[in-house]
Amino acid sequence: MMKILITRKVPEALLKRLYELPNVEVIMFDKEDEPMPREQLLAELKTADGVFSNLSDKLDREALEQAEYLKVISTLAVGYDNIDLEVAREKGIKIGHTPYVLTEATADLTFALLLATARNLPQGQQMIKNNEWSSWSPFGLTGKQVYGSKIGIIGMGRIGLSVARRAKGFSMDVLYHNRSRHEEAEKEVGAIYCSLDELLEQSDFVVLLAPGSKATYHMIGTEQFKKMKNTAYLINSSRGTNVDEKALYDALKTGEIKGAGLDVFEKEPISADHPLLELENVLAIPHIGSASIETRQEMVEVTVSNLINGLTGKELVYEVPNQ
Ligand SMILES: NC(=O)C1=CN([C@@H]2O[C@H](COP(=O)(O)OP(=O)(O)OC[C@H]3O[C@@H](n4cnc5c(N)ncnc54)[C@H](OP(=O)(O)O)[C@@H]3O)[C@@H](O)[C@H]2O)C=CC1
Ligand SMILES: O=CC(=O)O
Repeated sequence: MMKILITRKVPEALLKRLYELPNVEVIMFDKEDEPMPREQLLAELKTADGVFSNLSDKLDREALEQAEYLKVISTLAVGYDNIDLEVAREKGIKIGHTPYVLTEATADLTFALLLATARNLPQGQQMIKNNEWSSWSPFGLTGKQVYGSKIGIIGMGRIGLSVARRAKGFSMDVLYHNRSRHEEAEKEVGAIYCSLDELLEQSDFVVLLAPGSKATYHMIGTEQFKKMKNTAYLINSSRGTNVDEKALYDALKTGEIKGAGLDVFEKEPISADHPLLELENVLAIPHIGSASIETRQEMVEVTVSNLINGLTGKELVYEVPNQ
């Protein structure tokens, strides 16, 4: 008998292929809106052969070392910074993730965040709800014009390129920074490769789409905010840990940068009394980059396939690259 652990409630209709596997016991956590408590996760992992995981499970050394039978971790996400890859490799545990299927939904959300931040949409809604809209005003709630401006994408990968395509539709100049050149982006949307400093100095919108990792931890901090234009915006839909939030707060408070649109935070969920949320020039949303119904369904499909393939000794549909 094999045991599959699903650490968050997912509609059973989408899991049919798992329930139909012979000699398999499926244990699913019964809550959709909260993570499986750590103690329970550790206890269940001890006897699990496969885990259908998600971003809020910390699959660190402590969790994985005692997972004696674990053959595959299949995570409902493209990012895998919550998983200790080194231990997984040591123990021969395969890791599956969900790239491609979430690219367009996340690019849509990133661009929506950019537009809403630049054009003060939350402030407009609040004004109406507070009954404070007295009349049309020549310069009331004016924001930065997106059309024709300059976007700088840090992390020109799958989602980065999809954001760049949207930016082209708005006649934006596209700069980007990666560790390596992305020739397809250069050819297709005329993206210009820059050093990080050049990108920060020139962009009207700095958009973060690099993965969370040791290399990207706090890659945007005090020094980087100083390099940005005072009129520029930071849009982060990658990982909260890529930005030093204390430095971001100071940069927003002192006018070093104009505003920020954030889908991700150093600690999630961000607490309602976090200083960043007191600032007028911050638009914060709760990590919903890939949250369209269609995309989440496809992500579950891929997560199930990765899990089944891992348990039956086949190649995963999308295996996390060897880092
Ligand atoms: N908000 C949300 O809900 C979602 C967030 N995400 C986040 O978006 C990230 C990107 O996803 P996706 O586009 O599919 O991933 P990709 O791997 O396709 O793209 C990531 C890009 O980041 C670049 N990169 C990696 N490390 C660095 C570094 N140290 N400095 C600069 N650039 C770097 C890579 O280029 P190179 O290797 O050349 O440096 C690569 O082009 C995910 O890892 C995840 O964290 C994804 C989906 C939803
Ligand atoms: O943040 C979401 C992901 O898929 O990674």
